[in-house]
Amino acid sequence: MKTFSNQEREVLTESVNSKPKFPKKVRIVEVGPRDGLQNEPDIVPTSVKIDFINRLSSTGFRTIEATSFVSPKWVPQMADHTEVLKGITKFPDVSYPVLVPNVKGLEAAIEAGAKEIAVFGAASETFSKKNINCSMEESEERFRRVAQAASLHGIQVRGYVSCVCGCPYEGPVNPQVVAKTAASLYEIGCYEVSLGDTIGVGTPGSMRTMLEEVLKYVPAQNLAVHCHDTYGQALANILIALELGISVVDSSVSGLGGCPYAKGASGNVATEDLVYMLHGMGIETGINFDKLLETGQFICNALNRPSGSKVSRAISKL
Ligand SMILES: CC(C)(COP(=O)([O-])OP(=O)([O-])OC[C@H]1O[C@@H](n2cnc3c(N)ncnc32)[C@H](O)[C@@H]1OP(=O)([O-])[O-])[C@@H](O)C(=O)NCCC(=O)NCCSC(=O)C[C@@](C)(O)CC(=O)[O-]
Repeated sequence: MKTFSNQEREVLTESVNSKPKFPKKVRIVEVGPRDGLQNEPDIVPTSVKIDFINRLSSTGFRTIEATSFVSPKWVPQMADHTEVLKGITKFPDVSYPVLVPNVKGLEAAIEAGAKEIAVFGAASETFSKKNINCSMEESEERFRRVAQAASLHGIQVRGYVSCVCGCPYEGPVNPQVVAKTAASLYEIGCYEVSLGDTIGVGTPGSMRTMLEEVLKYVPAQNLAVHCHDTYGQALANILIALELGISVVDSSVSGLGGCPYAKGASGNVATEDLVYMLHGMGIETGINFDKLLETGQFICNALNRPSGSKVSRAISKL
């Protein structure tokens, strides 16, 4: 197979960089240990999760979503949250946010040493009910209480909006509802709101329309995108977000994952594919690409499955 020489790559990079629309740096939020593993049918040993996160920490990520403090009855795979968070080696320049659905989850996360949490709402009533067993309005109130309590402990709060391009139960989602949900999370104190295309149905067209609506209420520097790649649109949609000034992107090593309450949703965009695209465009990520590939291989071996990253598969055949 033909690979590009450095000189050829530079030519490609130059032509892309001549358009000044893209950010020079992107921060990648690695969600593999949480979003990637939460849907695994067999319980992944805690020691594997810890090893996975430690390897990710040494690849250059600044944010690694480590686990969820949710009900073990709802998501058994995350039941070892405390052991995972206490067991990992905390790199001083890396943040390890954990998902928290309510004050009970917050208390357990604080007890386990969390310094950053993420609350997670949705732009769809049915999804909200199925995922966190409350209405969108109730979740707003719940998250406000969580954010207030978190700030008293000096804990940073990130927010998610699910179903920003479509809902597995309700179909198309109104961008104004997405904007209102994102604005509410921003207003209660989320320093960053991650917009989740939970079932990966968005296209560059619907992504742009939705983002332009959200940007009326939340500044680009406080937004992230979280694109599942179910329909193969994730990288194209991410490019739209970058063009609109968003410079934080969630992804999952080897494209692991899915949401237990979004049947058929495949994993997030593979981090390897995202980094390949960004580096190819001359955009800095701080990620060591070789270590990233090794870490992807490590977790795929542990789960006994092929990588969901096209880039990783292509390189392994060279
Ligand atoms: C929110 C709840 C807990 C409500 O669940 P509930 O049943 O309504 O909760 P409850 O308050 O009525 O309590 C029921 C039981 O759960 C316990 N409980 C209550 N809270 C907790 C907690 N924090 N941790 C541990 N246990 C908890 C509580 O103590 C009680 O225990 P019991 O008395 O029966 O023994 C439940 O619905 C839940 O855990 N949901 C989580 C679902 C989840 O994790 N989904 C996947 C993540 S979201 C996602 O993947 C999307 C995202 C973020 O990636 C973005 C995207 O792609 O769109």
